Amino acid sequence: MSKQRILVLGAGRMAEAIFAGLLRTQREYIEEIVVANRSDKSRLHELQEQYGVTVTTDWREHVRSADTVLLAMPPQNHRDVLRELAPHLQGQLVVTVAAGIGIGLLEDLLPARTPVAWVMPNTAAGIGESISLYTCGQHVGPEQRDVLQMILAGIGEAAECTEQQVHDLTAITGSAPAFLYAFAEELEAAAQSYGVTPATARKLVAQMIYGSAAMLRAGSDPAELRDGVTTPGGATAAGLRVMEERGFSDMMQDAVRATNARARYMANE
Ligand SMILES: NC(=O)C1=CN([C@@H]2O[C@H](COP(=O)(O)OP(=O)(O)OC[C@H]3O[C@@H](n4cnc5c(N)ncnc54)[C@H](OP(=O)(O)O)[C@@H]3O)[C@@H](O)[C@H]2O)C=CC1
Ligand SMILES: O=C(O)[C@@H]1CCC=N1
Repeated sequence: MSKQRILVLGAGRMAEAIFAGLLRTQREYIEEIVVANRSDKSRLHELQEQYGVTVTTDWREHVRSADTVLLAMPPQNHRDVLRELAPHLQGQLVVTVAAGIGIGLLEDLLPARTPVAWVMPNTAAGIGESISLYTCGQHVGPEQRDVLQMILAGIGEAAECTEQQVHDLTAITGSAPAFLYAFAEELEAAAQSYGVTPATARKLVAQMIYGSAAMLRAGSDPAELRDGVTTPGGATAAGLRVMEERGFSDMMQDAVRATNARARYMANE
């Protein structure tokens, strides 16, 4: 694969997580990363200083020299940007990470035969630990697949899905880190309420999650793992009972549905 010039449209949290991951693990495949936004020049300056990326508020002049264009900006802005991008493209791979967007919109608004892909990563991309869902358009050939695999491998693990699955699983892999962090915040608050310092509370909760995730990742079934913690007639059962009485299962399923519905809605705004 030739060294890649990647033009990133969007300079927010997800853009940074992705190019930080790439620069950490795939530098040998990267010729240049150009990062663009519309207005926040101090953010661009910060990114340039920290990562040595090229920055611009006028991305149009960088499209022709780019091999891949990565859209990491809000779904609501995609239609306008895709229309503006279209006349500048000459067969470059176009990838979006935006929630709710889908392959259809990319193929409809970009020139015929443009290779496109939709990736749903999460912020752990920045430390090479994302689980990214992805799906490819009909014109993605072996060369573009190699580039996509390089990008995906640079930010963690990946699973190829249908377009419908990326829509349905956005909540599970893209957004659920926020659900987990909300859970962590509550546990840290509880620990601190018993007089533990914030630093200790963080350490206790982070290691508990890390160890639990490691057991899950080793292939154990979550119901069995839960059972292993729940001594019959013991303490954990009392806590789980409160969670169920307060509707934990329904709440989680509703949160997933609301997330996916909002993603679809934003993409059509
Ligand atoms: N954060 C996450 O965990 C995840 C996010 N995503 C997706 O990533 C995308 C970005 O999310 P996130 O990083 O959180 O958002 P942020 O708000 O952090 O960043 C959005 C960025 O897009 C820029 N931007 C907006 N419009 C344009 C435009 N027309 N041209 C160029 N740049 C533009 C903004 O800068 P300015 O206003 O200066 O132009 C800003 O830098 C979204 O589509 C989201 O669905 C996907 C998976 C996970
Ligand atoms: O909150 C959002 O819209 C994005 C999509 C997935 C994670 N963050």
